Amino acid sequence: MGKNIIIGSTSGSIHKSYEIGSQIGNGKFAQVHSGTNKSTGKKSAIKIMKKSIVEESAIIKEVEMMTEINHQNIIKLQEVYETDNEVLLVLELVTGGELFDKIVEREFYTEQDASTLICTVTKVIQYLHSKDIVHCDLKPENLLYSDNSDQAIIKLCDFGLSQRCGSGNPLRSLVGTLTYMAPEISSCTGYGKPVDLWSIGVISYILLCGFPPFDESTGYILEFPSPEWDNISDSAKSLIKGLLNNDPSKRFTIDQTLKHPWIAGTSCGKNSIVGTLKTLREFNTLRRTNGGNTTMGHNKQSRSTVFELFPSLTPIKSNDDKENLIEFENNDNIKINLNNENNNNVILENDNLDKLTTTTTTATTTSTTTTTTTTTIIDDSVNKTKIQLMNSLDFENDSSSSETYSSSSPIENGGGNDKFTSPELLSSLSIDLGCASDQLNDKEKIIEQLKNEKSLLQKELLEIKRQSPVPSPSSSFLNTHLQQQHLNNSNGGSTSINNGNGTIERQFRPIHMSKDSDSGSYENLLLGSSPLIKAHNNICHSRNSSFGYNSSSGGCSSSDESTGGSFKKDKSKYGVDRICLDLQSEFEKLSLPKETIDKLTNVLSNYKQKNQEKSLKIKLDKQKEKYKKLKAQLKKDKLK
Ligand SMILES: Nc1ncnc2c1ncn2[C@@H]1O[C@H](COP(=O)(O)OP(=O)(O)OP(=O)(O)O)[C@@H](O)[C@H]1O
Repeated sequence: MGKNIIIGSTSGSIHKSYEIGSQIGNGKFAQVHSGTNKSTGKKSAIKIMKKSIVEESAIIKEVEMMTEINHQNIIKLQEVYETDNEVLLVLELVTGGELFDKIVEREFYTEQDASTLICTVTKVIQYLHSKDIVHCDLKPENLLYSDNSDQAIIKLCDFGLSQRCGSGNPLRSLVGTLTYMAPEISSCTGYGKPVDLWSIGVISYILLCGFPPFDESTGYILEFPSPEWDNISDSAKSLIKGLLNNDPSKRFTIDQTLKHPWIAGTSCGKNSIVGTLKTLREFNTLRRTNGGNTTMGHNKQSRSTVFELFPSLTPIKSNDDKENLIEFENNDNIKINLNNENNNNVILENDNLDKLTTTTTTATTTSTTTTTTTTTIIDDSVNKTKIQLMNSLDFENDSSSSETYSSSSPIENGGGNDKFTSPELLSSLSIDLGCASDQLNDKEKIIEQLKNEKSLLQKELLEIKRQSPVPSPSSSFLNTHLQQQHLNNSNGGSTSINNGNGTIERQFRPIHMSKDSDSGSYENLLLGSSPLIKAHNNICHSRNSSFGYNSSSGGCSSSDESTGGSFKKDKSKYGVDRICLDLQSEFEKLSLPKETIDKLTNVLSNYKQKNQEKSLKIKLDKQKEKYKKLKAQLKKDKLK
């Protein structure tokens, strides 16, 4: 057996000491079985983690933190076993089941019950924060009841994604579970203890109405829809508003939360809220049937897509084929890789940032689409970023927009894949970044072709400009739209994060993505929310009914028709602009040097210009066609 990764762990098979029983839990990173100590007969839970799946550093971190923790409301770590392939944590066994499972069994339920629970959870988090540990994955699945008695207490488990926040540096790993994940995690601008308070806010919200606060129709806009919230006290709402504040520096702190009258139990509504139980049951069933929520964390897979991070970018399929990558590198150490097989992947790599890789796989069943995303920060201290973007060249080619094509251009309207082939972007990238690579033979040919095509187009362009002047593409177009996005975005502007140990500047660039049920592609709604709630999340509420879940589309349906309608118009009008706008805003989030941003902006505007030129060519072709017809008509008339 090789060297143990966990200091003090027992080497070799656990079977000598423990009888392993049935599986009692299953997470994204581990399986949990019951176990009985052969010599003492004591029962435990055995959490089995495969070294091939979970990052070693993450396992070490989890064990270290659990060893340090001693709290009655937190599952205790008893022993660690290790083999070449696995690490097995022997944990205190709890048998009362998960929080929501237990609650939905109740016949009577009041705000007071929810308040007592939230108070306990907040105190546990207070304890962890006092040790500079951020749990980062606070959710009902990780809140287990000790046993089935009336005196059962709640216990927090799963420190697999927990992180230390004592260094003064903001945390950056994209970890957590989407429904409960604070916006600052998904915006990748750095976060800290406030993320746990956000999760407490989400859990409180669900406990009071039975469904989660945010979905793709709401973005991160908090609402208390009728009728579910009609009987809930103002005090509860004020707590939730404080916890679900998008701005972490303004979000309630642990102390503020514990002092809040609703938590203190002095202002809770006393009425029964059994109606909530019914909704909660539905939510709970959906949660289970959909395989829970997407958890992101320390998975070992190295290549992936981050469409959550880059909402305009559509995942077609997970692609582990590195051979098809064409790689570019410029002086700023930015690498842009375009996958030329599917034309759907762009990898951005920059030496100035943390290394980040993610994995997305999309599995489509007849009724639902489930997206699993795993993100790994290989090492926070390694100053490298590797971000694989799904490029946005794959916008849907639905009938609504193709109608508009006829009046302008398929390219401008975000037409099908073949219109947005990577070579076009490739050429503009290579031209602008002065890229070089061993694998460029094919690419050079394409560029050569494109250059020829470009000069032809330029000639045609001049001709058509003479015939009917068309406004030339404005270099400030992107900025104009960016500004417009900021104006439209109620959360826009910059603010600061207080991570408990220092303050860092952040920019809110919330972008909202939804799953288009017709085309099966993701749309960036620019509605003012984070990218991250979307795509994966088949559980949501609408404003009219308790659930807006649409099982046939595998997504959430918004009751607000006007939103979708107006977006459709925007989409057809600003296809390419929107793509560029989104990419631009994602680039900016990466905190790259200004010159690099400028270069990327340049790349984008070239890309846009190219599309506009193509669109002009199409117009020209149409005019020629018209002219031909007129000429033919004229000839006919003359003959008559
Ligand atoms: N000590 C325990 N006693 C009983 N059941 C447990 C215990 N620990 C975990 N479980 C069950 O196993 C499930 C998975 O465990 P855990 O959350 O630790 O795994 P994970 O892979 O890290 O999960 P996730 O996907 O949420 O990150 C829990 O949701 C719970 O139902």
